[in-house]
Amino acid sequence: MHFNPAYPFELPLLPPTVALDNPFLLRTLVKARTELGELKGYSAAMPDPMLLLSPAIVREAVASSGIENIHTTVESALQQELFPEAERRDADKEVLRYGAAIRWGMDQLPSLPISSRLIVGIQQRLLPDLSTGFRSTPNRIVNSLTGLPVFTPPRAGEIPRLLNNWESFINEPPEELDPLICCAIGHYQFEAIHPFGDGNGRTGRILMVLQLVQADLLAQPTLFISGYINRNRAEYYRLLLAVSEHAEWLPFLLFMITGFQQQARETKDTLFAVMQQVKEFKQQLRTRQVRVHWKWPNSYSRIRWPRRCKWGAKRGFITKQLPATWRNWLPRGCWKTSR
Ligand SMILES: Nc1ncnc2c1ncn2[C@@H]1O[C@H](COP(=O)(O)OP(=O)(O)OP(=O)(O)O)[C@@H](O)[C@H]1O
Repeated sequence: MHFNPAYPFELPLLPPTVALDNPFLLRTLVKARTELGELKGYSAAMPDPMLLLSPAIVREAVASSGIENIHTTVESALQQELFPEAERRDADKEVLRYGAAIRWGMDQLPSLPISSRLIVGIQQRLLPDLSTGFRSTPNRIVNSLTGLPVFTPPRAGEIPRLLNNWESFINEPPEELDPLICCAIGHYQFEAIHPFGDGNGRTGRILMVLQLVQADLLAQPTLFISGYINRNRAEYYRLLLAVSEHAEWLPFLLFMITGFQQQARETKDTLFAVMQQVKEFKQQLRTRQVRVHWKWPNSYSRIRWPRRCKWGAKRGFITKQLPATWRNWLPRGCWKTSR
């Protein structure tokens, strides 16, 4: 099959033929499974597994949206979460939609397997103003510098057949394939099908994390995979293309599985650091004076306030104790000094 970047790609159906006995791939796979196992165990050992979900998802959302040139910071997105959607900055709106889409997908998983309905639902939540379901027109990935086509996804008429095949592969994978390999193969295939006019990258990254939850490799959708893709974007694009052009699966699989491993470790370290901070913060709240905006605990980390916590005289603020150093750490506008 001859690859031409300007013509709709004749995408082969799954599963692909991949040599799985590569020792380097097997070693990377073992490392990734170990890190993910530790992350899952660590999340399960947390007193409230939802406690850290909010910041972890916002962080993933900021990185994923950064790939699409939507730039904001974790701090800004968290602050903007306090405002109604209509009043949010555009970049923060996009990021918070990413968070909402991943949470929505997670809520659906017990009753809805990874399927066309789930994909469309996620994309609708990412792009509520643009979403019209699967594309009915051609799409093209172009080089942003030269304007030349890099890859032309399959014809729109092929999408239902290709997605049916993709769905069967994801939900009934061949027994000999490790779930992480399935997840990486599924990600390539989804991006190559490119079923939407826009938002294919973001939807695909959410699907990867949900797939790891569905395969029971993650307890919560906390893997920060967009951070890795963002850091290695050029390599990621090059390897996606190499699969289409030359069926070069091995480098792509190694790249993705290394990403799962690195990000599992990073997420675990971050969760640990945040848990430490929460512990110290709670301790400080018990002993010092400051008034914290009442919405802060919910949006930032879902901290449960100690029972003895007293509401301040002014409605909407909690009068409790907070050291000056914490003010640098908190988003601006989320705290007030006590009188
Ligand atoms: N050669 C390629 N073959 C298949 N998929 C590709 C190729 N190059 C890039 N992609 C995928 O296309 C995505 C971009 O598609 P699209 O613009 O629809 O998504 P997005 O969510 O709007 O953007 P982004 O992924 O940049 O945030 C990339 O993230 C990548 O996953």
